[in-house]
Amino acid sequence: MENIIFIGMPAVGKSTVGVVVAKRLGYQFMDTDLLIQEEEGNLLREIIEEKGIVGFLEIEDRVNARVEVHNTVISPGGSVVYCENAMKHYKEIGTVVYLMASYETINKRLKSAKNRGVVLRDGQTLKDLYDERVPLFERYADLTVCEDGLKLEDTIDKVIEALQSA
Ligand SMILES: Nc1ncnc2c1ncn2[C@@H]1O[C@H](COP(=O)(O)OP(=O)(O)OP(=O)(O)O)[C@@H](O)[C@H]1O
Ligand SMILES: O=C(O)C1=C[C@@H](O)[C@@H](O)[C@H](O)C1
Ligand SMILES: [Mg+2]
Repeated sequence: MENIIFIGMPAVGKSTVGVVVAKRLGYQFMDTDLLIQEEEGNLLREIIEEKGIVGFLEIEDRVNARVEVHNTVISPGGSVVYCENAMKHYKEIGTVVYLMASYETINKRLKSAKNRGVVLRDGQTLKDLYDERVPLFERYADLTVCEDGLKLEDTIDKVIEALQSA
């Protein structure tokens, strides 16, 4: 396995699960949200406030499409599936894992979507966002792991099993 790239809704656990999966496999870990913040010198929600959604997605696409790593678990932000160049690149450099959870699970976890810096257009509800993104996650996924009803540790085990039997 060259690299493992997690996609999925915000708060599904791409970063939390990703770092532990990396540790268990002896891989490096990269959270590209942190790369974006470092390059821009601002928090994600500040970038979205200042540059708007289109501006943020341009930055997200550029930063993710430039990632050159080996044996690394990569956890991008949930909105990376809107970034065509980035997703084309990720399909070339690794296995894309869709970490899936029901709308109800995501809704419970995302207490304040705006503070977290979610790419939510004016008037768009979290349910609208969920329904818009699911087909994109399904289009790009090499593997799908459903975490509904699982504890964090069980989700991590399930991801590793899915990767090993792929
Ligand atoms: N079964 C589970 N699997 C994954 N995360 C869980 C689970 N149960 C609870 N959590 C919690 O859900 C949160 C997931 O947040 P995390 O920042 O990892 O999401 P993310 O997918 O990286 O989001 P973003 O797209 O905003 O980067 C954490 O607080 C984690 O502890
Ligand atoms: O799912 C989203 O819309 C986002 C999630 C964050 O991780 C960031 O990537 C960004 O703030 C957008
Ligand atoms: Mg994350």
